[in-house]
Amino acid sequence: MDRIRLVGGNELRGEIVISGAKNAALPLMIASLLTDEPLVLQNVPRLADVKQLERILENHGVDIAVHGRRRGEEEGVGQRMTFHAADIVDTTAPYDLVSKMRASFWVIGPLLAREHNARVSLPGGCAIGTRPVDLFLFGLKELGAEIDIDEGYVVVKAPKGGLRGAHIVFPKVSVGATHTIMMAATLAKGTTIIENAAQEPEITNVAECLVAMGAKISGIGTRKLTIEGVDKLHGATVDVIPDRIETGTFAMATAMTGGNVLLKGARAEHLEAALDILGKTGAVITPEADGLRVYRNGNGIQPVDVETDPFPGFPTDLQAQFMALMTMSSGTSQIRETIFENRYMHVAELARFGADITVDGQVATVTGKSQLKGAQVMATDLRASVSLVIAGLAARGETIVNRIYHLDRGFERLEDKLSRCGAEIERLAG
Ligand SMILES: CC(=O)N[C@H]1[C@@H](OP(=O)(O)OP(=O)(O)OC[C@H]2O[C@@H](n3ccc(=O)[nH]c3=O)[C@H](O)[C@@H]2O)O[C@H](CO)[C@@H](O)[C@@H]1O
Ligand SMILES: C=C(OP(=O)(O)O)C(=O)O
Repeated sequence: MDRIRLVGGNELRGEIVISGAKNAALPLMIASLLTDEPLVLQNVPRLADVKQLERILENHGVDIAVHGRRRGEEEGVGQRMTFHAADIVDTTAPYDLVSKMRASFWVIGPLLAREHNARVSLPGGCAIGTRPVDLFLFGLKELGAEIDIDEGYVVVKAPKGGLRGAHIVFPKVSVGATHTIMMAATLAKGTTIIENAAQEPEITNVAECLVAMGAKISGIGTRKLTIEGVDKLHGATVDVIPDRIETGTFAMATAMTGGNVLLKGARAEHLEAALDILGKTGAVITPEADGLRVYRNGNGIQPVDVETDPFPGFPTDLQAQFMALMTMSSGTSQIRETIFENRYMHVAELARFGADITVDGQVATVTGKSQLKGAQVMATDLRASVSLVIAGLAARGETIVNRIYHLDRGFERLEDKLSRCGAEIERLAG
C-alpha cells in the first residue's frame, strides 16, 4: 500500500492549479444516463472515484471516451470526456461496484426516470457516519415509484407512463438526495417542486448541465427548485467547476506553513464562509484575475470557533483540515460537526503530532500548540487524510502518512502540486 513521506517546515510558495471538483464531476457523469445523446464534460479530475464511476456507468452501457489535449491547452488541465448512454443495457448497479463509493447510489434517479426501473445496491455506511438513504427513497416514492428492498438492493419501479411530478419537502438537507431527485424529475410527467433542497455549488453545476441538456429548472442555487418534466433530454458540453474543497485545503495549508500561494482557478463565491473564517484566523485571501492569493498576515494563527453546516455554511469536507490549522493557533477553539456523526477520526491521528484535542459529542475542543512534531499516521477517510498531510507540512521533522488510497479518491496530483510549491513530499510505493 502506498504511503506519503514528507518533511515539514518549508513555506509554500508558488501557484497551484485547482482541479475540477470531484463532487460535481461524479453527479455530472451520472447525468449522462438521462439521454441517448453524448454528454461532454470538460475539466474532469483524474481521481480514483472518477475511475470507479466510469466502471459503474460502463456496466449500464455507457460508452466513455477521454479526449486528447487541444492546441493552446496547458499540460495537466482536467480531462475532456464524452459519456454516451445510447442504450442502457443493464439497470442493475451491483454491490461490488456501488459499495466502494457512495455517490454511485445516485444512478438510481436517472435509471428510474429513463428506463422506469432500477436495482441498485444499498451503499452502506462508511467511516464518517451511517449515511442512510431514507431521503432518497422518500423523494422517489413521492415521484410515484414503487420501492422494495431485496437482498441488500433497492428495487424501484416507476408507475405506468413513468414518474410523476410532485411537491417534495425534504425534512433534512441532503446533497445526494437533491441531485438524485432533481435528475429524476427532469423526465417526470408534470412539475416537481423540491423544498429544502441542497444549494451547494455542485448542485448548481449539475442543474445548469441539465438545463443545457434541455431540462426546465428554475430556482437554481436556492432552497426551492422547480422542475418541469420534459419527454427527452439531449447532449451538451459542460465544464466541471473548480474544487472548492481542494481550494480550502491548500488555503489552510498555506496558512499553516506560511508562504504565499496563488490558487489558480479558485472561485471565492464557492467558499465564502470558509474564507471568512480563514481571514479571522490570520490568513489574507485576495482575489486576483486568475484565482485567489493566500498568505499569512504575520500575526500568528488566531483561534476561531466553527460549526459545519450545509452550503452556504462552513463545509464539513473542510472540518478536518481546519482542525489541523487550529492545532497551531495561539489559543483554544471549538469545532462543532453537525453533518456527520462520526467525522472525528482524524483527532486520534492529529494527536500523534502532539496536538491537544478533546471531543465531547459533536464538539471538538482544540488547544493550540506553537509547534507540531512529525509522526507516523494513518489516513482514515478522504478529508481526514489530507488534514494529516497538511499537519505534516507544518510539523518539525518527518511524517509518514499510511493508507493514502483515500487521498487518491479526491485529490489530484497532491504531492506534485505541493512539491512544486516547495514542500518536501514524496509517494513511497508498495
Ligand atoms: C460525492 C459528494 O458530493 N459527497 C458529499 C455529499 O455527500 P452526501 O450527499 O452523501 O451527503 P448528504 O448531504 O446526503 O448528507 C448530509 C446528512 O444527511 C444524512 N442523510 C442523507 C441522506 C439520507 O437519505 N438520509 C440522511 O439522513 C447524512 O447521513 C448526513 O448526516 O455531501 C456531504 C455534505 O456536504 C459531503 O460531505 C460529501 O463530500
Ligand atoms: C465524504 C466525501 O465523499 P463521499 O460522499 O463520496 O464519501 C468527501 O468528498 O469528503
